[in-house]
Amino acid sequence: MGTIRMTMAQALVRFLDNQYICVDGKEIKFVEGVATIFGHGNVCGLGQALDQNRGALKYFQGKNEQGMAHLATAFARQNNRRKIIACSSSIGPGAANMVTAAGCATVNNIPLLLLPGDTFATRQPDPVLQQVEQPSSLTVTTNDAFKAVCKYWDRVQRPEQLMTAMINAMRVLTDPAETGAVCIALPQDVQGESYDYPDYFFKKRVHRITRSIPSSEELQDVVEAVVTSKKPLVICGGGVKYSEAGKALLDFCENFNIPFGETQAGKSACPSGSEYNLGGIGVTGNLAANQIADKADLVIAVGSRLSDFTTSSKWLFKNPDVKFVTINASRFHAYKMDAIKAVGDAKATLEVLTELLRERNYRSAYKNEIRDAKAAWDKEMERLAACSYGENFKPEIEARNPGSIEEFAEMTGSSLTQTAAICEIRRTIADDAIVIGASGSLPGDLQRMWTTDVRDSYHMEYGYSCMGYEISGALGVKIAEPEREVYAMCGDGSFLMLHSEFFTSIQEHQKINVLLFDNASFGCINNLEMGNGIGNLGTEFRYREASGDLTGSFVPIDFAKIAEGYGAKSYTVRNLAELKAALEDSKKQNVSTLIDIKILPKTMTHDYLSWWHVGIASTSEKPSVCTACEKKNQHLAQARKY
Ligand SMILES: Cc1ncc(C[n+]2csc(CCOP(=O)(O)OP(=O)(O)O)c2C)c(N)n1
Ligand SMILES: O=C1C[C@@H](O)[C@H](O)[C@@H](O)C1=O
Ligand SMILES: [Mg+2]
Repeated sequence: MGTIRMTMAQALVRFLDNQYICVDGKEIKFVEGVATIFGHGNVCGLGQALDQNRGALKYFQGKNEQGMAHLATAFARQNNRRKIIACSSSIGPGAANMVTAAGCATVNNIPLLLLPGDTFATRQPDPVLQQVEQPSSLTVTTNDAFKAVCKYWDRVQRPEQLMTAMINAMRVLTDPAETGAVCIALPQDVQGESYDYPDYFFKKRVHRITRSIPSSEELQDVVEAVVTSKKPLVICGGGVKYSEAGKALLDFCENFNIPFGETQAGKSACPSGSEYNLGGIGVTGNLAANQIADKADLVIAVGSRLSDFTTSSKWLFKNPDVKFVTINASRFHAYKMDAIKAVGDAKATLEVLTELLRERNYRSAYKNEIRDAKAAWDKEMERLAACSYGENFKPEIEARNPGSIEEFAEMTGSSLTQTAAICEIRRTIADDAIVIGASGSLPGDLQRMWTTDVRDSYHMEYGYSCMGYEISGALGVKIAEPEREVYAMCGDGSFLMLHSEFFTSIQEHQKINVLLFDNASFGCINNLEMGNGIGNLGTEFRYREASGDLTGSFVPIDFAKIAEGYGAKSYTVRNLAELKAALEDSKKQNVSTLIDIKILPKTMTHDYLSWWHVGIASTSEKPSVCTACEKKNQHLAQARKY
C-alpha cells in the first residue's frame, strides 16, 4: 500500500473524480463537477483543492446557494440519477441557504451531495464569523439543520474521517431506494489539514446499480390480486422514469388492457399518445384519469410515493372493494395504503409480472370506458384551448376578488387566459423540448393538460413544490441536455422569490427560456384562500394604501426589462398572436430568453373529480368558512382513514 500526503479537501476532490456507476452494463462517470459559492468557510480549503487540481471535474459558480443546489438536483434528475454535481458553500448563511434544496432533493429521491463549510474543529477562533453559537452545545452548528432533510449526514472532524464519510455518501447517493440529499459538513480548518491517505482510497470505484426483483411470494401475491380484478388501474410514478421502465409499463398495460394515470414525476415516461395513457391523476388530475380511478377495483402504483396529490388525499378510489398493489424499489414507499407489496426495480418487476400474467391469460374487463373517458377529456381540452377574454367573461375559477380580472386586463392590456396560453405553447414549441415546473398554479394545469410523446420532456418538481426551482432547475436540465430547448414554466411569485441562476445561464452560454406567467398574484393560493371562504389577504400583489392595508391597485412589473438587464432576449405578450410570435422568435436566439406573459388571474384550470385535504378553521365568524369546513368534513368521511 502506498500513501499520498494531501489535505482533506484535496483528497475529497480526487475521490469525487474517481467515482463511477454501472447500470445495465454501462459505465458512467458519476460526478460531473462541483458548484460553489465561496466564502471564508470553504475558499481556502476546498477552493484551494479545486484550484490546484480538479482532474476532470467541471467547476460551476452559483449565485444563490439554494438555486445552485436546485440546479444540481435538476441535473441529476434529468440524468435519471446517474450523474451529479456536488455543491459546496461557506459556513452559516451560505450553508443554511442549501437546506431548502436538500429537502427538495430528498423528497424527490434525487441524489444531491452537499459539502457545506463548518465551524473550526479546533474551536480556536471560537466563535468564528457566522457561527450561530448554541449555548446548550458547541457541537451544534448551522449544518445540524441538514439532518432533518438529508438521507445521510456526517461531519469530517479529522482528515481521516473523510474516507468512511465518503464511502457512506456514495452508498446512499447510488442506492435507488435510499437516495436523496447527503450532507458532508467540512469544518474549515480540517479542509486544509494533511494526512497520509492510502492510495486505494483513490482507486477508480464503480458502484453497481442493480435491478432487484421481488421475491416469488410477493410476485404471486400481486398476480393473484390482478387476476381477480376486473377494473385495474396503473399509476405511473417517477420510479418508472428512473428505472427506464416506460416500455415495460406500456407492454404491461397493452397486454392486459389496463389503463394508466401519470403522477407529476411519472409524466413523459410513456407517450401521451398511447390509448392506455389517461394523463395526470389525482388532485391535479384530469377528467379521464379521475373518472376511471373512481371505479377501479385494483390500483397498481408503480414507482410512486402515493402522495396526497396523487391519491386525492386517499379519497379518489371510491370502489368499496378497491385494493392496492405497490411496486417500488423502496420498502418504505411500498408499505403505503396497506398495499400488496412487490419490492423491486420497476422495469424488472413489470417484465416478470407480464410473463406471469400471460401464463394466466389475464385480461381486464374494460370495454369502451377507457376510450370514452379520454374522449370526454379531449373535448374539455378543446374548450380550455379556446377560452378567451371578452364580454360576459366567466373565468374557470369562481372564487375571486371582484374586479381583479378587469383591473388586470386594463393595467396590462391582456386578453390571455392561462389555459389557452398553455395550449399555444404546446402547439408551438418543439416536440422534444423539455418543460420544467415546480410551484403555483402551473403544475396543476400542466399535469392535466400537457401531453408529450418524447421521453423525459416533462420535468416537474412536485414533491416539495419549491418556488424557485423552476429557473435554477431549467439550467441544471440544460447542462444535462444541451441539445434540447428547455422551458421554465414559472409564476410571477416564483420568479420574484428566486431567479439568481438566470444570470448563471447567461454566464454559461447555456440558453434557457423562461415562460413567466404574470397574474400579479400568488394565484393558486388566492384560489385556495378564497375557495375556502376566506377573504383576499396577502395573495395579490397590490400597493399598500393609506388605510394601512395592501388593498391598493395592482403593482405593475416589467419582467421583460429585468431579463434584458441580465443580457437576455425578452418579450412581453398580451394575446395569443404575440405569444406565438415571441415563442417562434425565441427559438432563433442563442442567448437565454424570457417571455413576460401577462395572464388574466383566475384563468387556470379548476378541479376535475378531485379533493385535497387542507387544514380549515373549524370555528369562524364567516359563514363561508363554516361551509368550507362542513364540505371538508363530508369529503373526509368518504376518504380512507390512513
Ligand atoms: C419556497 C416556497 N414557499 C412558499 C410556497 C407556497 N406557495 C405555493 S404556490 C405559491 C404562490 C405561487 O405564485 P406564482 O408563482 O405567482 O404562481 P401562480 O399560483 O400565480 O400561478 C406559494 C406562496 C412554496 N410552494 N414554496
Ligand atoms: O401550497 C401549495 C398549493 C399548490 O397548489 C401549489 O402548486 C404548491 O406550489 C403549493 O406549495
Ligand atoms: Mg402568479
